[in-house]
Amino acid sequence: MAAAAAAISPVPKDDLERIAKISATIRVIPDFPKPGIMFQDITTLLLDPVAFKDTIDLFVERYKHMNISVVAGVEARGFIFGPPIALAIGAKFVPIRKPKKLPGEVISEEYSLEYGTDKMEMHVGAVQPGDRALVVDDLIATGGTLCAAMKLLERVEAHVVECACVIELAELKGRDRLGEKPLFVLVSST
Ligand SMILES: O=P(O)(O)OC[C@H]1O[C@H](OP(=O)(O)OP(=O)(O)O)[C@H](O)[C@@H]1O
Ligand SMILES: Nc1ncnc2[nH]cnc12
Repeated sequence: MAAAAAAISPVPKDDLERIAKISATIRVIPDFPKPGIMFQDITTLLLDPVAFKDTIDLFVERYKHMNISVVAGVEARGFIFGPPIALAIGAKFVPIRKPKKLPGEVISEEYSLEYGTDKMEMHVGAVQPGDRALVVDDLIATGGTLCAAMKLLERVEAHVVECACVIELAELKGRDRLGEKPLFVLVSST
């Protein structure tokens, strides 16, 4: 059950049409990876080149004039959406990865998930003090992942401008966990 995300200002009709088509391409798999989880599968979105391009375009249209200097993508699915956005807006891309994947010196943050706990790492030196950051992932559930990514960026004195996800699981209230930090999503799902 997915719906176009509500916004404070009216969403242009063309955007709503694109968002509806994007939403329709996302497959929901019950009980994956554990009983009770309704898994939002974006791999079916990727099979539709128009929906995939519209997804990237909607983010690019929002961020191209926000003076973003770094797009930070969260492993693994933030690596799908982050790099094309970074290229289109002229920002560097920085991967935020699961432990022991990055070869250089790292800083790390632990976080809790809808189904488990994990840790994320970022290369020291990839982000500079004063960088204006956009954090990109496919989905926000409890918000733990985005909070940990923001903490990593703020520890190196970057300014996190916004977090951007394709999907929000609104019932889990991850948005509240982000506090004052803005979150932009295309599709809100219950
Ligand atoms: O808002 P949260 O409760 O923190 O959950 C959201 C995170 O969960 C999923 O990743 P997952 O940890 O399953 O890793 P994967 O992308 O490597 O499969 C998703 O892609 C987000 O990164
Ligand atoms: N329900 C869900 N679907 C896809 N990815 C997720 N990450 C956390 N919860 C998820």
